[in-house]
Amino acid sequence: MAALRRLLADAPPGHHHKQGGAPSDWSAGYLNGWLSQQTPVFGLRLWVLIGIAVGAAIVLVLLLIFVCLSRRRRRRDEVLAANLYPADTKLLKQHLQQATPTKDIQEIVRRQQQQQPQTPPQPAVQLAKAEPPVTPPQQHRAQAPVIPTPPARKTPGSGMSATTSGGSERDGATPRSTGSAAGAPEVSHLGWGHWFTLRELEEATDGLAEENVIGEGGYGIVYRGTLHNSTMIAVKNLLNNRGQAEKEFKVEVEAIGRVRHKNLVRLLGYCVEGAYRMLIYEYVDNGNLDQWLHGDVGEVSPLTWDIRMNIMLATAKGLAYLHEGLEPKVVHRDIKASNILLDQQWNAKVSDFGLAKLLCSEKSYVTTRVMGTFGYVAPEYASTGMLNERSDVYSFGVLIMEIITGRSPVDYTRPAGEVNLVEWLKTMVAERKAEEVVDPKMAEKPSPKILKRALLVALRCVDPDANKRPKMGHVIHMLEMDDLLFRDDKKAGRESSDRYSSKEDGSFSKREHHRYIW
Ligand SMILES: Nc1ncnc2c1ncn2[C@@H]1O[C@H](COP(=O)(O)OP(=O)(O)OP(=O)(O)O)[C@@H](O)[C@H]1O
Repeated sequence: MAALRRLLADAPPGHHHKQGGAPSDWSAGYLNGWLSQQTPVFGLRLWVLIGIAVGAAIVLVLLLIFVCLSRRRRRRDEVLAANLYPADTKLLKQHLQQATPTKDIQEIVRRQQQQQPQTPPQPAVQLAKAEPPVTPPQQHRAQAPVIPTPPARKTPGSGMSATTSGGSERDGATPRSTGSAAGAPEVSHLGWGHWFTLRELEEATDGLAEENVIGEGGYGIVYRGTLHNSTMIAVKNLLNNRGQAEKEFKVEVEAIGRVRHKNLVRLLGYCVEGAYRMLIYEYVDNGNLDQWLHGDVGEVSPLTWDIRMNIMLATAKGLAYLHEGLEPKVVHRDIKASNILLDQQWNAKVSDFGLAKLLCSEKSYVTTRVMGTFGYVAPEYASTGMLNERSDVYSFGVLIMEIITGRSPVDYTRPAGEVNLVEWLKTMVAERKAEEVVDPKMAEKPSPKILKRALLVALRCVDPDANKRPKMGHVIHMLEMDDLLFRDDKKAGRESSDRYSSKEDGSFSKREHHRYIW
């Protein structure tokens, strides 16, 4: 700047008042000469210096704008989190304040944004009992995965197979072999299930074709497929496997694969090839509970009380098995309606168990899965991240409420006092309006007594004090009693006449109010 000032001072005084001739030519020539003169700054010409100064000023202004914008965005995210779920705020804040916010955290916020009224969940499918409601939910579709050319052959000892086409499910009893005679396919086996090759799965799903997409969740895209032996399968192509080591992946998958229960979706096998990590499940052919509760089913839901009770019981049994029938026990972490799959006979099976552990083995890895799903997460888990099977019981309580009412756990399209299902239901029960909470799409309502008992189970499950929540075994017992009552009622033919009689009005005793509502 000092050099500039000196140059300006050096300008000849007469140039402002040049008379006669062509003054503009003269000034242009003069300006040219003046700008072209050398400065003491590295011998640069004056116009170069001015250019650099202007450029630097522009960069500075842009930088300031960028800083302002990112501050505003961070602030907005925090406000959003606070509005959506106060209990999650602390956790979210920590994440948002990390120096390099990860994609997962952006995903959490994106998901929570999706819960807002501006983007109400679309009915996933047109439902008809005969036809599986399997159209992929459009709002969840992300980029289709790029299918890399399968590696021609695996390196010996890498544990990967490179079979020729047409391989079918293999017997899982034999130990894995990694070597093979020339020309023969390498075959790998595990004790519990099957190792599928990428080629097998591509054939089963027509090359992971778009029309075979059943749906998409936080873990990846799910495809319907048919094996050579006509077995229907569901193939979950895991996204973000985070470069999880092959061995670690297998150990975890094996653990999940050994779990067998009629109310848990069976894991048939997996595929590990190159960057691919896929899980192959039994195909459950009638969509998921979320679709049947919140999809477009018309005026009357096909889900009768009987069916709903069975779904509650089946889910409870699947969960009880994970919690109480296995050593070490498995905490599902993401019990919700879309993880309850249904078959044509309305048998319910819990899916996605164990996946949280499988995909979140790095401690620092925070996903929607660790967070659970908005609306279903137990308060203590949301606020401290501490997790045990009681958090599943809480989510199960929310699920029962959803099944009884047909309402989503969080629904921003509803009036203020009804947005949060748990809070609304507590209020309704406290105001002795329990019978008004039943899903209006249920043609035949349960009797007040039966309804009251089911609600009691739900309320006990969502007890803010985790230690007071019942164990799943106990929940089964309570639900079975309820189911028995319902069947007795039906037999006696009383259910239609005295459904909402004054004596059995679904109200709670004072003690129950105190215990479960407040
Ligand atoms: N074994 C299966 N048989 C039939 N359909 C399945 C099977 N597994 C998953 N699906 C369907 O695929 C869809 C996506 O499932 P996925 O479990 O990946 O996601 P989600 O449960 O919808 O969401 P999230 O990622 O939060 O768990 C669901 O709509 C589910 O109905």
